[in-house]
Parts: sequence; structure tokens; C-alpha cells
Amino acid sequence: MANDFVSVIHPKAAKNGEEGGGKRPIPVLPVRDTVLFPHAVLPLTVGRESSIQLIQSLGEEKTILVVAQRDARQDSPQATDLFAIGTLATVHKVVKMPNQSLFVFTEGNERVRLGEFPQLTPFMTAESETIEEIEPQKTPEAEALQRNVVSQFQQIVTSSPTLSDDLQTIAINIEEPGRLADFIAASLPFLTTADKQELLETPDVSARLERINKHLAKELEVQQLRNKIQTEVQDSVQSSQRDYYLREQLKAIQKELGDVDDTQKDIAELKEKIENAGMPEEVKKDSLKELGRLSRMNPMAADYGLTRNYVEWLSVLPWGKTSSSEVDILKAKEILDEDHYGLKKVKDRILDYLSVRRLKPDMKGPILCFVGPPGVGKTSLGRSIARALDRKFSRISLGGMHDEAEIRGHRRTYIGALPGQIIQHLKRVEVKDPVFMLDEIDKLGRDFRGDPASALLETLDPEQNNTFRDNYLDQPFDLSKVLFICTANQLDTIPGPLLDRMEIIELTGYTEEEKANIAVKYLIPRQTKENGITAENIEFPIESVRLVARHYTREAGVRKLEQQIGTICRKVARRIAEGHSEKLVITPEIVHEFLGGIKVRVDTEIAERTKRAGVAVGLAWTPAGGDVLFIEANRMKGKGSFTITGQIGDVMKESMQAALTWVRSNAASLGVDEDFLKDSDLHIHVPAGAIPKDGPSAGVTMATALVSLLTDTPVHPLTAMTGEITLSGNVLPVGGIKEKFLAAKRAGVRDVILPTDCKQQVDEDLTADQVEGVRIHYASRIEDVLAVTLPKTPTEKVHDEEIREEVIHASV
Ligand SMILES: Nc1ncnc2c1ncn2[C@@H]1O[C@H](COP(=O)(O)OP(=O)(O)OP(=O)(O)O)[C@@H](O)[C@H]1O
Repeated sequence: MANDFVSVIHPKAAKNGEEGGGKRPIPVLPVRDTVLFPHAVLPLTVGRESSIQLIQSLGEEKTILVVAQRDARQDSPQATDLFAIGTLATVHKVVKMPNQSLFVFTEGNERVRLGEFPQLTPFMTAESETIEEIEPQKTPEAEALQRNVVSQFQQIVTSSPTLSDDLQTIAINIEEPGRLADFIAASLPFLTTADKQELLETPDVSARLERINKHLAKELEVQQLRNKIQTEVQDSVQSSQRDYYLREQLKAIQKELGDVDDTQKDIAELKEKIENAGMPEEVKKDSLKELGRLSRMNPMAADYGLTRNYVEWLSVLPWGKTSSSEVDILKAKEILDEDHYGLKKVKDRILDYLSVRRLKPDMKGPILCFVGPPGVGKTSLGRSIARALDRKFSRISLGGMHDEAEIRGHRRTYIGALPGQIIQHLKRVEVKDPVFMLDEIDKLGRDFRGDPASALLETLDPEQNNTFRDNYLDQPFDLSKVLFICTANQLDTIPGPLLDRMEIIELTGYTEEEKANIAVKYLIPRQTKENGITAENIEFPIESVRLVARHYTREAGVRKLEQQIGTICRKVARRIAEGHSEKLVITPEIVHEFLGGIKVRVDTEIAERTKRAGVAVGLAWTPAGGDVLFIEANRMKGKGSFTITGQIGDVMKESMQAALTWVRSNAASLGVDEDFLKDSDLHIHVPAGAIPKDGPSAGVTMATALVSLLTDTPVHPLTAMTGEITLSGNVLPVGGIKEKFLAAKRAGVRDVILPTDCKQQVDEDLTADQVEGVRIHYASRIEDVLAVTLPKTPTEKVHDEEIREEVIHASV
């Protein structure tokens, strides 16, 4: 019903008895939750019907008794519901409120004790009696108490945000201790009605001051505690609030200075990018939703950066941007020929493939896969295809990739998540129809982190890849316009389902002649340019290139050859820098000088090694092309054991057993002692023991090595062979003929023995140029092999020796 509020202190109070106290009944105004003190002014809202009647009944006489209710919840209090002590008051002003209630300003005059209640309706009246104050003695203690009360009150007012500072001034200026106590009691908002009533009922001024003093002390203590708690809470809230305020201030400053808010600018830019990215409707809707979320986020929040990154990824991807024009097959052919020497068959197949794409642009055809040894031009062919199609090119290396997430990305919830390689490369090329070269698809790993091959399968499968879903983006992206080309060194390790979707194009490696031509047309011009020299400075005759290819490299491709040419070019550059500006012709002597002594002479090695009986030269297929391999047999005193070493696999061991059995069963016809195992042990070793080897194709070589050992006849020099044998001595066909043949030719072999059933492969895969200079012998039985490999007459042996000497001598 009312608030205690003191705004004015009336210095003069009407004295009860003279104006309205004494036995004369005075209207009683019951009030809830408040106590009116003498000399205090209290505005009261009067809403109760009886109280309104009371105020309205007041004539000239404006005196009433203001008495607090014992229980504030009582709506119609009776005499017994009121405290026995109240305040005689004067009504100064009455204001009618719109809701029919009255706003009444009362001023307390003095403490009174209520007596009889002669009237109870419509409002109560009561007789009253003034309570005289008991004034304190003027002692130093009383003085000290009064001062203490004032000082505590001042402290409370100072630290309170709701109490006006004027209260302090008023308090200092009140001299009478009784009035001071009443004034403070009326001013303190934290005193309860009971506290206040108790103070009103204390006529002894010293006791009243004591009480007030205690209340003030308690309040000060509470305030101190509150401050302590507040400081602690503030400390924790402050740092985040501080950031917030600083940022708000910064914004305000930027606004004042006319700068546009960076964050808003950034968001507007992202929005523009999303609008222009050509996204499918669904993706655009989601992106704008994310952007909306971003704009509502605090830029300093930890996940602001993450969300921004995500939106940025979505906005920069080439959802609708393509670069392709129509495929021009004639131009494509020109470019392929311009960039690569030879490779006629390969180029033809590429052009066939492109022609189909031209006629059927939405072709869901197979993926091209170039398979072959390192350095044969797989990657550079891919680059040429991109150039021919006028498309962007990007190379993704799959070698050693173990984690599916590398292809398809990590989910956004993962710390440090990013999209996978496919999406990353798309961002880089900025168009949705690039040529992607997936390098080393045969070296994909797999482990507990998942199987990248299965992710790749989805990427490459034309049926599914128009809705490729990267884990990070979590939006479908259409990969069907990307031209995927894979490369591999071998087919065996490519996962089957992937292999099924690919069109395999094999590049087998080059002959010396092809290498020399590639060098002259491409590698030398490129290396001279890269090393800052010109055709004016260097002349590289083709014989010298052949020399480098033959003796300083041992490879199917041309990478090492290019490196060696690079080395020579750098030496020439140095000469020029040192002041020798005349053109340098790269003679074999200069090659020797620049590249050091001859590094690789396989022919010499073959000639040297085959001096001894029991050594034969086989041919092997490796992912790096083909290679020659030596098989050595030896015997010593023993009890007929047969040892095989050189890190060889089970299949190879079995074919060694088969070779031994065939030799033993045909000992007589071969001119070998039938009991050769009786007092001796045999040992077969395949050098380069650290490299694992397997497969049946060394069968004929093992049989030859054994017969050579047991007949004590060294094999013909520069003769190499390949073929599987059966127990009955038949020679069966083997694979990798082209690579093996080219390896033999590179090694300087002059006679190659191949299974008869491989003749068709030779005719199909090898050109006349490639075959030139090497004699091919076809064998369908092991006897045919031995007829070519082992000399039969002393003259033949002498001739072999001469050849050996010639080859060894040539290298010195
Ligand atoms: N027929 C060719 N004509 C011209 N240059 C060639 C030819 N073959 C290969 N090269 C050159 O040889 C270098 C090596 O080729 P590239 O990098 O394409 O080999 P790769 O087969 O992809 O090897 P890897 O399997 O190691 O990746 C390139 O500089 C390439 O231009």
C-alpha cells in the first residue's frame, strides 16, 4: 500500500493535545509494510474503501493517526490487528489517481499510544496519548554514539547506488539525537517493518540510537561481504564482458571514423560469392543459412573461424564454372605429337577415346589408366591431353595414401577438418571440368583409417560421381565433368573393382634409339633452356646421347637420362660463366669428363659373370620396366642337399626344383654324371639378394645354369632368356615380353631366347626398330634353349672368349 520515502523534513511538528491528540478521537489510517516516523514525510497510496472514505471525510482538520498493521496481508484490519503505537500525522496533499485510488502526502508529528476505538465503521477512530521522548544525558559517550551513527550512515549512503547524497547533508545538520535516529530509521530501505516499528516504540533516545547504530553496523558488514562477492563474480564475468565492450567500442569507433565494419564487409562479400558461385539451389539455400548463422555469431568465438572457413569453401568451389570448348581431334593429335615422341599406339588410343567423348560429351565411359615404368611419359601425356582439350590440369598423388579422409575429407566436427584432395584440387583449378591425374593408383594403402580405394571408387564411378559427397562439405558435388586419368607402374596391386572401371593403356619403355630421339627433340632443348644456355653454346651429337643412355642410365624411361643431360648442361653453363663462350661439342670424352667414369655397363657385367660355368642370364619384369637377372649355381662336396637363396618366393623355388628334377632325369642325354648329387651339395643363388623375386619365368635360366655347371661349360656371352619349364622339359609362355626384351636390348644382350608361344606377343608389341640388333630364338623345349646358350665345340668356346674380351676391353 505504500513505500516509505522521506523527501522533506518538517522542522516544526504539531504538538499532540493542542491540535488533535489527547482524548479526542482521531481517524486511524492503517498502513501495510511501512511505519511513519515523526518529522518524516511519507507519500501513501490509499486504495481501501474505508481509507478513501477516511481521507474524504477530513475537513479543515487534517490530523490522522497512521498506524502499521501487524500482518500486511490483512485487507480489512480491525483495531486488534494494528500495533498499539502509531504516529500522529498531518495530511498535506491528496491527489486522485485515475484508478480511483488516492495519493496522500502525510507528515509525522509525534509518537502516540492508541487508546479506545470509539468508531469502527466506515473507518476507525481512536483516542491517543502522546509518548514523551526520554532525552539522553549530554555525555561524551552519547556524543560519540551520535557521531558514529552519522558516520556509518554516511558510509552506507556513499556506497549505495539508490540513496541520494543529500541524505548525508541532512543527517549532519540534525542536532537532536532523537530526530536523527528517526530520520535515519525512515531513510534506510533495508530495515523491515518490524525493525521500524520497534524503533518507533522506543521513546528512550539513547536506546533508539543504540539500535540504529547496530542496524547500521550490520548493514555495513553485509555491504562489505556483498562487495567481495561482487568483485569475485565480476572478475570472472569481466574478461568476457571486457572483450564484448571493447569490440562494441571498436565498432563504434569504426563507425565514427566512417570505416565499414570488417566483419559485415566480409559477410557481404561471402554472400556475393555464394550468389555468383552457380550453386545448385539446395546447396545455395544451405550456404546462405550457414552464412546467416555466421553473421549472428560473435567474431571472437572459437567456432566463428570454423564456420567462416566452411562457408568460404562452399563459396569458392567451381559449382558452375567450366572451361571446355569442343574437343578438336586434329588439334589434339597435333598437340600430342608436339609433346611426345613415338608412342604411336598410345596416342591412337587416346585419340579414339577423345573422339568418343566428342561425339558423346555426357559419356559415362571408362577412366583412362596409363600403366608403365617410371619416366616413360605417363604424367606428361596427361598434361598434354589437358592442353589438347584446353582444360586445366592437376595432379593428385595417391602413393602411400592410407586414409579415406585424404580423398573424401574429414567431417566438420573433426578438429582441423578440411575437404579431401578431390575438392581441394577443384578449388585450385577453379573449374568443374579439369583433367585430374591420379598418380600411382597402384600404391594406394589401406589400414584402420579406412580404405581410400573405396572412396576413390565412388569418385571415379560415372554412375555415382555426379553426386560426390565430401565429408567436410557434406553437399553433393558433380564430378561427372572431370576427366580422370590414372597412372600406375603395375596392374597387380590395383584393387580389382577400380581396375574394372579403367581402360588400361600400357607404356612399356623405350629402346636406346627412341631414348636418343626423345633426348634430341625434347630433353636437350628443355635442359639447355632450363640451365640458361642456348643452342649457340652446346652441340650434343646423337652418338653422345646414345652413350649417355647406354652407359650412364639403366632405366625403361628417360628420367635419369634427362637428369644426366641436365648435369652436362650445368657444366656447360659453368664453363660459360667462367669465360669460355665458344660452342662446346659434347664428345664421348666430354661426357666422360662431365659425368665421371662409366657408371653402368651391363654388357660388361654379363660378359664378366658368364666367364664361369654355372651362371646364366635371365630376364625379369619389374614395375620399373624389365631387367636382366643372373642365376648362379655352384656345387661342393656334400651329401646331396639342394640350397636356394636370394629372397625368392615359393613359385620360383618350385620352378628351381622342377629344373633340377628335369636335369637329373635327363642327365645321361645331357652328358652329365647321373650320380652328380651323390657326393656333392648344390646351391643356387639369385643375386641382388635384398630384392624379393618370384614367378615361374626363370625356369629355363635355372636349368641352363645347372647344366652349365654340371657340364662345366660357360654359357654364351650376351645371351639372355625367359620361360617357364615343366617337369617334362616343355617351355611355357610368360608375360611381360616387351619389357623383358627391351631390358635385354638396353643391357647389350645380342641373343634373346623366348618361349615359342610368345611369338605373337613379339610381333604385336615390338616394332621392327625395337627388335633390330637382337637375335630372337624361340624355344618350345628346354633342349632348344640349351642348344642356343651352351657352346658345343671348342671353336665356339674360343669364339665366346673373344667376344667376352672384346666387350670387357670396350669398357676400359
Ligand atoms: N615420348 C616422350 N616424348 C617426349 N618426352 C618424353 C617422352 N616420354 C617421357 N618424356 C619426358 O620424360 C619425363 C618424365 O616423364 P613423366 O614424368 O611423364 O613420367 P611418368 O611415366 O609419369 O613417371 P612416374 O611413373 O615416375 O610418374 C618428362 O619430362 C617427359 O616429358
